Amino acid sequence: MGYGNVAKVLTIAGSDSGGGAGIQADLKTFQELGVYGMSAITAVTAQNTTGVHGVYPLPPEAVAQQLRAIGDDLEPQALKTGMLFSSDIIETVAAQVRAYGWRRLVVDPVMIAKGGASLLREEAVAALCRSLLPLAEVVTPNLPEAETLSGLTIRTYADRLEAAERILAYGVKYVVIKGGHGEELDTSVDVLYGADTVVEYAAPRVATKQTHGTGCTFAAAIAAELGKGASVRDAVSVAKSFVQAAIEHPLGIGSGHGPTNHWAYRESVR
Ligand SMILES: Nc1ncnc2c1ncn2[C@@H]1O[C@H](COP(=O)(O)OP(=O)(O)O)[C@@H](O)[C@H]1O
Ligand SMILES: Cc1ncc(COP(=O)(O)OP(=O)(O)O)c(N)n1
Repeated sequence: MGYGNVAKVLTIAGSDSGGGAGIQADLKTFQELGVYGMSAITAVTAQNTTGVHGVYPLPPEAVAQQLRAIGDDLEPQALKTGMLFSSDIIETVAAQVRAYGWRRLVVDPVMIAKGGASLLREEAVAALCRSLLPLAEVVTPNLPEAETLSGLTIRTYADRLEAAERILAYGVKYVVIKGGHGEELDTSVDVLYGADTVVEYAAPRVATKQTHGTGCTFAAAIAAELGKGASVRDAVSVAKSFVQAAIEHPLGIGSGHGPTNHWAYRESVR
């Protein structure tokens, strides 16, 4: 069997030396969901399950050159962004996405790692909203990120809807507000909003601290499914099942917030 028609999917994100989040989580997810993974690295982090110990952004030109190398030879059917760090890197990425006409972009608006380290400068939020969200098909904020993007405090379900409407106004087609941070609930509910769409994806909340990289994994799974031609609704459904399996069957490695298990979904659908 040949693989000439395999979907090619690109991640533009930071490197996590510990392997649980960032580029490493994205490429593992792509492989598990049967797409060919490519990467453009925006920053190198020295990171493990105990936290982020160093952040080294790449020069914007290094990001641009990686994207041109991919764009000139390996057209992606879908792509996702993760840690982008600065407005310069965001503007560089947006310019290349426009230049190559890349569609099916998932923006994971990564801001702060679970341990509290900043992965996006405050000055970069405006560039994210102004330059990248209008190019995106889906944006996947967690609750604090949705608050930052919308300028609202989110307490109720109605607040989530209002925040989603404000985020959609930047020009993105769909927003998924993830519920992982709603720790008082016994389900973790992610809600997909579009112009005429509200869809809830609920799963039992797992009592674990091994959730490092859940957001990256979720967004990467959406991008993989979009790359194969899925609708946004179906892509989010697969991503929810993928991340749930990954959280329910942790690897048990590291002494802090351990990584999820990227093999678990494939093993569960066998
Ligand atoms: N303890 C948990 N149990 C079940 N699902 C979870 C848990 N924590 C996060 N998730 C899911 O993982 C994905 C990422 O969520 P979230 O933690 O909100 O994002 P981030 O990692 O960007 O902070 C979402 O699908 C969310 O519902
Ligand atoms: C390099 C890098 N990128 C993104 C993140 C954040 O990942 P996320 O999936 O939101 O997981 P936590 O950091 O919340 O565990 C990261 N840590 N590193």
